[in-house]
Amino acid sequence: MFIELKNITKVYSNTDVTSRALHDVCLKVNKGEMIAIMGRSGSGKSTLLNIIGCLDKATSGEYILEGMHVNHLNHKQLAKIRNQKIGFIFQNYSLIPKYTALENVMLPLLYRKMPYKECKKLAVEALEKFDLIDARNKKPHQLSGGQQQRVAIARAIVGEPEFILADEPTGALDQQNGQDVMLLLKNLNRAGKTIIIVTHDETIADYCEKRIYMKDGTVVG
Ligand SMILES: Nc1ncnc2c1ncn2[C@@H]1O[C@H](COP(=O)(O)OP(=O)(O)OP(=O)(O)O)[C@@H](O)[C@H]1O
Repeated sequence: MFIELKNITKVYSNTDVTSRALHDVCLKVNKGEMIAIMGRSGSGKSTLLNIIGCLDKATSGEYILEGMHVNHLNHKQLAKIRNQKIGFIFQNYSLIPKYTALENVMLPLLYRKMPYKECKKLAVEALEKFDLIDARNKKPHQLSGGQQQRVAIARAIVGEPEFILADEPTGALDQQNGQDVMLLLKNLNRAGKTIIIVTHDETIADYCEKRIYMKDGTVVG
């Protein structure tokens, strides 16, 4: 098993309110799968994705990633997993505004302390793959939404992660650009990448072979 969640519960405790975002969630993901996590607003999709992505920790339950017990890892170890094993794609692209497309794509590699020249070579190759080479020296605000999301995908895959997590990756795009992004993700999946996508859109989920429905913090189907 590649990813296994056992009875994951997540409680957010603020000063005055406590809210249970996930309750006893169990999930298994095999290598090479492409999965959609679906459900209404507030059902816990992003919370679940954040836990799978090692961006947040569960309050209780077990998360096992390739045999590793993630709950027992410290911040430094989690950061290493995020950098080396996971590619993230967000609805709002999350590119760094002051950096060019090329610099944005180089970042995960620079963070690994890879030599600059090597980072640049790999980033250029990733941009070429997504037809973005002419955009390499532009900053995010000089690019269309579709181009920005393709830069974000290039950044997500440049370090050859083992899986990709996408939170509403087409949420800010028009239909055509949304389809283009989904085809890119589908092709990455066909090439062997495991992909987990949060979406409330059935047409996006149609690209996935498996769907998980969430309601009030639990998996209902
Ligand atoms: N940081 C937080 N502090 C307190 N409560 C939170 C926090 N983040 C999420 N929640 C609560 O947890 C529940 C699940 O939220 P989550 O964002 O995971 O849902 P979602 O299904 O991703 O929703 P959406 O589709 O609107 O993004 C909601 O009730 C939300 O209000």
